[in-house]
Amino acid sequence: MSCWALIPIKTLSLGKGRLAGALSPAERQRLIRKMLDRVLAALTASRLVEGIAIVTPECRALAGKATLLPDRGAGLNGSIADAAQSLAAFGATELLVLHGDLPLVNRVEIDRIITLGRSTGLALAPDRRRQGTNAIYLQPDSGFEFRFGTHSFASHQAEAARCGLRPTVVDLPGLAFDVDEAPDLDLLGDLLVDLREGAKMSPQVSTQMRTQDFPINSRSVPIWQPVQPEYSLMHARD
Ligand SMILES: Nc1nc2c(ncn2[C@@H]2O[C@H](COP(=O)(O)OP(=O)(O)OP(=O)(O)O)[C@@H](O)[C@H]2O)c(=O)[nH]1
Ligand SMILES: O=C(O)[C@H](O)COP(=O)(O)O
Repeated sequence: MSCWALIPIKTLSLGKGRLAGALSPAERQRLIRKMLDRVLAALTASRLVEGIAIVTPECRALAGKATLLPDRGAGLNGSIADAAQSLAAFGATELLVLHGDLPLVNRVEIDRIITLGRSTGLALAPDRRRQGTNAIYLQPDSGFEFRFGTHSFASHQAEAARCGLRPTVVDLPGLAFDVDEAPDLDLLGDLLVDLREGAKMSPQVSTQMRTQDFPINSRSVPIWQPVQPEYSLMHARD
């Protein structure tokens, strides 16, 4: 078994456009980089991830962060599919495709989705509204095609059925918490202080982040309801 993680990142200046009303262009780019660094740290700490790749048109700006695969302009799904093919040719027998905007994800969750994915051949981690898909574990020879975009969680479930796969649905707080819109920033609480330019994290948050091991016991994590408006950082740390 050789599991590679794959993260798609689009042109940085175009990223997080939905946050344009809340953050300046410089803040948005800093946010993207900071969140990506957190995802990379979790993947690096994983015991099951063998390699980490980023498919992106920003090979120069992201140099040194991971194995960089050039985005040839095929769009989100096309770029991921191209990169998945390259990684399979390179020897990857398993892939964990995940987004770079999951600032609370940690090693325990990464290892958990891989382990669960291995049991059925496919695992889907929806966002906390169960509309989008934040991470997919798959085996590249399964024929599964990526359907990221609007309501992709439903689309990926349909795609799984087409391939004769019964996916494990993984509801874990860090995997479910992506940052797309201004209210998501409010939920970041103290962490946002670090993500915004020129500020420091509070020592409490900083310590927790450094450990990369939030006290989340995968056996006791809550099974989330379709919508969790009361979601909070504190909830994620329970
Ligand atoms: N390599 C690559 N990554 C992409 C592409 N489109 C989107 N992404 C990445 O996929 C993830 C989800 O994409 P989006 O929701 O379109 O972008 P976003 O930056 O998260 O947010 P918005 O700009 O507000 O839509 C982000 O991490 C993007 O950087 C693409 O064409 N190529
Ligand atoms: O399929 C999805 O969930 C989206 O393409 C992911 O992007 P978003 O969570 O940044 O909207």
